[in-house]
Amino acid sequence: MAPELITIGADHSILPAESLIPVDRAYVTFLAGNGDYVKGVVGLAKGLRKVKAAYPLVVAVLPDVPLEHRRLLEAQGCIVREIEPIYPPENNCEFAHAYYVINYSKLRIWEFVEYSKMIYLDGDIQVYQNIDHLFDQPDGYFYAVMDCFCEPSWSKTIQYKIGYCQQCPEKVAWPLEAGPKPSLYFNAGFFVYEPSLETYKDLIDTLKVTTPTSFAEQDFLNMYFKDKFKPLPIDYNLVLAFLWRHPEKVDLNRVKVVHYCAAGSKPWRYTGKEENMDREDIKLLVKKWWDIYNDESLDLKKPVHLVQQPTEVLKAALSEARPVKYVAAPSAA
Ligand SMILES: O=c1ccn([C@@H]2O[C@H](COP(=O)(O)OP(=O)(O)O[C@H]3O[C@H](CO)[C@H](O)[C@H](O)[C@H]3O)[C@@H](O)[C@H]2O)c(=O)[nH]1
Ligand SMILES: O[C@H]1[C@H](O)[C@@H](O)[C@H](O)[C@@H](O)[C@H]1O
Repeated sequence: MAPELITIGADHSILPAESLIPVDRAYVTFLAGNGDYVKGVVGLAKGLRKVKAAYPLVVAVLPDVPLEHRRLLEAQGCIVREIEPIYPPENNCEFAHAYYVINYSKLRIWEFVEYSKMIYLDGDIQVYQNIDHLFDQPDGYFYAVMDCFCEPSWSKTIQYKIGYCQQCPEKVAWPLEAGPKPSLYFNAGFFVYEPSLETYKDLIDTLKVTTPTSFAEQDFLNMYFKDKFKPLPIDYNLVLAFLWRHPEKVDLNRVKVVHYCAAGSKPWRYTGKEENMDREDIKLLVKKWWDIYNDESLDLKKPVHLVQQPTEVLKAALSEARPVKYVAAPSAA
């Protein structure tokens, strides 16, 4: 039998017992095209490393992601997995942004069944505090953060037109004449889920008979998981519009995950000229993102792999470790 590969730290020390981590958990993001979103994913990989995330970052890439971008991500420790695109049924839907159509391909991540639980993050997200504990939430639910309907990207919805937002339902009550109050709605840039081929198949079967709507797979996932959705606090996916739409809800010191999704807020494209972008809090968050992206000490340092039998000391340490599905591994990404 081939000897086990034992991973030790870059400084040649054996990793402590608590670094024995489940191999069936991972973070996952999505990358399409040959544009600059790859910077977002590199930043995310480094951010996860900075907060000492225990699990790797898988990047689900569409076939149009160039080889050099894939190499760049692998050099940062990402696990690059090519996926085939998924398209919604033909129809004339006007998406909030035309490119949202590619986001249906995200559904492929339910096929990653070598993992029992994953945390999905958009490439324009940064993680500022460790969130590994979310993997320990009870199974069987879909964890995400409630969205806000106050931005112009929602302008075609009844919510926006009447000024109703689920983040402040006390301001404008849902009008009885508008029918039943809509279910809670999450932003699909961040969620905790369990890959499953059965769920994947059902998602695809359901997609085939579902008319696309303006927020593409986000609307679809909201419909599909409405009964399993468990809202997380906004600190786990600070959609930037919260800063000016619901400032009373934001405490930047507590925020663990920032989602640079507002128009003009992507750090690698930031000019400060777009609406709501010339704010001190946004500038600070953009700077925080760049500080991580530019920090060379966060680049992956390759761990050394020993191809030999474990020493007696190591055997003793391993025998105390949790037995199944656990291996020593470097930290995130
Ligand atoms: O050219 C692109 C465009 C998008 N993406 C990936 O797709 C994600 C979503 O795109 P945006 O970040 O531009 O979109 P928003 O944040 O405005 O999108 C929100 O609405 C979308 C509706 O499709 C998705 O649900 C998305 O997860 C949710 O945060 C990106 O983060 C990135 O991971 C790419 O890789 N390349
Ligand atoms: O601009 C963003 C984006 O369009 C997201 O898809 C939406 O969920 C957010 O609410 C919005 O602020």
